[in-house]
Amino acid sequence: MIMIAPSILSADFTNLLKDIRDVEQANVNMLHIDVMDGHFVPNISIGIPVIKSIKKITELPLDIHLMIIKPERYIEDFINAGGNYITVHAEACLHLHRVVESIRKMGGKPSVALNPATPLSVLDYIINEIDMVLLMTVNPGFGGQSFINGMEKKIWELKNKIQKENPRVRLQVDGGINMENISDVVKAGADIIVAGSAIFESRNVKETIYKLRKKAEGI
Ligand SMILES: O=C(CO)[C@H](O)[C@H](O)COP(=O)(O)O
Ligand SMILES: [Fe+2]
Repeated sequence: MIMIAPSILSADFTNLLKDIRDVEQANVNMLHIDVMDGHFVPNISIGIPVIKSIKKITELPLDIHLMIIKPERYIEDFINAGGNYITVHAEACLHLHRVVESIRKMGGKPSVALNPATPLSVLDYIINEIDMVLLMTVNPGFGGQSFINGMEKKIWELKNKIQKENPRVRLQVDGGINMENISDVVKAGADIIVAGSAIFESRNVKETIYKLRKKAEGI
């Protein structure tokens, strides 16, 4: 089954409750929350207080994408705030294995993100310890960017690696996914689709999610 994870980065922050109710009614599988520190990426987004508030109003699993340097400083806080999947960037961790281990110990589902130019080999000695890989298909930092050409090949290569080395790992893709390319990324092997602008900037959020799911499932 293909999972859909709306990225609230493109939601209306003055009307977040409404946007969350809309995506819940469209049966999405998790909420993707982008945390940016202005150092790892050239943008600042939202943090722990907002996640705590979201946790109080939804049962959806919270998928926390940490685009922050040295995420080990805040793992406990993000788990206590209600994070379920905790994704750290391989490029942002000096001791990736230790960070993943601490996410697991604290009760989170550890996940590792890779920037578009980062080779899949960084996963070689960590793939057995994680629940998900987040493959960036844009350079992280902003919503609404275009999917980078050639990333389908990387998705396909990652899918093969996962099947060989740890088939329990989920493959999440994030960045520039829309109605036009969702079936290609699913064909290449993606299991979890993050979409921000394609969902929240559309005229009808619920209808867009239904259509994305139909395309993803080839119906
Ligand atoms: O991590 C991200 C940006 O760094 C976002 O999750 C991603 O860009 C989603 O937005 P869109 O679907 O509009 O590209
Ligand atoms: Fe993200």
